[in-house]
Amino acid sequence: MSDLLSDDEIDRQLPNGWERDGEEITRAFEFDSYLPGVGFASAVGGLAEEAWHHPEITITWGEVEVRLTTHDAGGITEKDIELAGRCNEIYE
Ligand SMILES: C[C@H](O)[C@H](O)[C@H]1CNC2=NC(N)=NC(=O)C2=N1
Repeated sequence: MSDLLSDDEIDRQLPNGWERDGEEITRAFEFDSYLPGVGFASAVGGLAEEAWHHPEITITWGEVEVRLTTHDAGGITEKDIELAGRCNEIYE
């Protein structure tokens, strides 16, 4: 099981654009319309399956919110940080 990160480790390791929200990290990815967001969410789903680590994804018009926590550990771990970084890679 992954170890929980300390507050300092989380603050230092948060990827660009991500914020801490309690025991989760989150980022709202912006798009020009709805379907690009749907495509992005699908790609995040593929990353999640590859990592076997699954975010909460909320799709609205022009925005996809991704929220990550490690349920098995009850908080934020390296798995969350790593997947957040990979989400950034496919967005930028
Ligand atoms: C049973 C299955 O292996 C677990 O639920 C995996 C799958 N995906 C997961 N996703 C997330 N975000 N946290 C987990 O602890 C987790 N564990």
